[in-house]
Amino acid sequence: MSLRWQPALLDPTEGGGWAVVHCQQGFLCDANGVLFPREWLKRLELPLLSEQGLGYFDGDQVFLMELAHPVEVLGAGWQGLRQFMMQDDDTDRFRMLGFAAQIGTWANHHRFCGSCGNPMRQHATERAMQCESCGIHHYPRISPSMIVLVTRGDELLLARSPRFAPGVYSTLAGFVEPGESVEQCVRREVHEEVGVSIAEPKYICSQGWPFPHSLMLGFHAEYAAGEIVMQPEEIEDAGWFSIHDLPVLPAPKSIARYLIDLYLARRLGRPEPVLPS
Ligand SMILES: NC(=O)C1=CN([C@@H]2O[C@H](COP(=O)(O)OP(=O)(O)OC[C@H]3O[C@@H](n4cnc5c(N)ncnc54)[C@H](O)[C@@H]3O)[C@@H](O)[C@H]2O)C=CC1
Ligand SMILES: [Mg+2]
Ligand SMILES: [Zn+2]
Repeated sequence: MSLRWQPALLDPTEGGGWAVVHCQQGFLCDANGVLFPREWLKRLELPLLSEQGLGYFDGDQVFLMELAHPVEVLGAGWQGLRQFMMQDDDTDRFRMLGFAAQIGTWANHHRFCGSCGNPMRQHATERAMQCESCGIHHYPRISPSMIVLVTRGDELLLARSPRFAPGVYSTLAGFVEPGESVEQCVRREVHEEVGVSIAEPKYICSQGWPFPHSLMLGFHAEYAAGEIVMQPEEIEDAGWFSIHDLPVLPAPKSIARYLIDLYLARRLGRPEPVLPS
């Protein structure tokens, strides 16, 4: 595994280094990319909400400037995280930006204590926000989510959410609820979204997914019983697709696509794909 990007806790009160600039709309970028000299950025008087030390890219210190709203910077523009994922062959840069987006959103959402309402500040030795008054800690939010490919021999159960790009069908996904195991979540979500029951789900692998803060836990599961009944709102269309006649599939770097490609490879005796890390 490449080590170009290494997360680390850096002290944002120290000067120097590079910075990425993030707000809800994405990252600031120009012809040189997303890393800007930090001291130069400081002279722009940006609407700063939070400054965080992120880690090292190619051995250089990288900080994050989280802004309240996008601003115009001469020669630069704003680009969303998904676009970086689509266009980046540089997976290290995408990993850095995914991390930065999650830290920036978390820092933005934890400026004040949810318990007593007083300001929060960065903890000196941990990646945490701490309340100045009651001392409560908040760590970056990660939401465990399951994703599962349900199969029946040469058929795949794929579905469309109204949020998907036109024509795309994918595996089923959903957030783990408090108190349930991931396996229970797989059974519950499959039943809620398409109404079928499955045999014991088999864990395959995981993927950090910064849209907005999911940890995807990927499974394969064989169909057991039931007819497809779609969940209104969540599922726009669902069906069984032959492995020889598939619809438009999700983006190649997603675990959804990996779970499909892996099943096809095993079924058709082809070399197994590799999930980008
Ligand atoms: N990497 C990949 O290949 C894929 C990743 N995903 C991700 O999986 C996650 C879950 O998939 P969905 O089908 O959207 O989830 P879902 O089936 O649980 O339903 C989404 C709904 O859950 C609610 N929700 C939002 N955030 C939540 C949270 N943190 N905890 C509990 N409920 C929440 C909202 O009402 C939202 O509309 C999403 O983050 C999505 O981006 C989904 C498909 C492919
Ligand atoms: Mg879902
Ligand atoms: Zn407090």
